[in-house]
Amino acid sequence: MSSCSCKGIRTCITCEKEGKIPFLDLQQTAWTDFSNHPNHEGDFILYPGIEIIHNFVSPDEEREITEKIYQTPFVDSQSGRRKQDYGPKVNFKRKKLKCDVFTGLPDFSHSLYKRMNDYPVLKDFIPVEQCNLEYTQERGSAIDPHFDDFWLWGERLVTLNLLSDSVLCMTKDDSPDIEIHVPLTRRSLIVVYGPARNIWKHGIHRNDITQTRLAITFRELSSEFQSQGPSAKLGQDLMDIALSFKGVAVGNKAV
Ligand SMILES: O=C(O)CCC(=O)C(=O)O
Ligand SMILES: [Fe+2]
Repeated sequence: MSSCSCKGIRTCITCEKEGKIPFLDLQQTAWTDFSNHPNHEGDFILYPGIEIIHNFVSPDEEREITEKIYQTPFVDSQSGRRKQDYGPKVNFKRKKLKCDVFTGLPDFSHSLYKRMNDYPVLKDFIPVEQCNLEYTQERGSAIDPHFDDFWLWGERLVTLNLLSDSVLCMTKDDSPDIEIHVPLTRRSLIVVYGPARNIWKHGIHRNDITQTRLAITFRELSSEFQSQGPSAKLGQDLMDIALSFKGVAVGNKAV
C-alpha cells in the first residue's frame, strides 16, 4: 500500500520511490521536441480564450494570503499535489451535488472576488468553488492534461498563481504535435475560457514546477445552474453560501 494518494496511472515521487512506474513520461519527449518545433520560431496560431492579469496581488498580499492558506491543513491529492477545497461535494459521474458540507469561500477571498469584478472579462463572475493546490518539486507535483467538468462548472476558470512561476500546457488530442505554453507568472491571475477551456485540455508538467507553487482556482456555475437553467434554485443556494466568505475547507470541519 503506497503512502501517497495517487490512484491508477497517477504517480508522484513518493510512489515512484516505492516502485510505481510513471505512465505519462511521453510528456517529457513532447516538451523537448517542442523547443525545436518550426512553429515555435516562425508561424503562430490564433489562440483565443486566455487572459492574464499580471500583478493581480501585491507581494504583501501574496504573503498574507499564503500565511492564511498555511493555517489550514492540506489534504493529499493525486500526482504529488496537496489541496484545500471550498465548495459543494460533487459526484461528477452521477451528476450529484451535496451542499451540506459547504460553508462558503474563505474570508481572505472576499477582496480578491471584488477585485476580479473590476476587470471586463470577470465583470459578472461569481465563484462558487475555490480549490487551493500546492505543487512542490520534491513531490514531483504535476497535473495531467484534462478538461474541467462541463456539467457543473461554467465558462471561466480563474487561477491566482502564488509563490513561483510555472507554465500551463494546453494540448488537443487530435493535434499531438502542438503544445501551447501559457506563462503562469507569480502573482498573476489567469482566466481560461472559450476554446482554451472547451477545446484544449490543460495540464502542468512536473518539470515546470521548480519551486513551491500555490494555485488558487475559482470556478463559476454552468448555465444549468444559472438563472434560467433547470437547477437555478440549487445554483442560487450555492452562490449564497459561497459569497458568505465564512468558509472552512471541506474535509477540515473538525479541525
Ligand atoms: O494548478 C493550476 O493552475 C491548474 C489546476 C487545474 O487545472 C485544476 O485544478 O483543474
Ligand atoms: Fe483544470
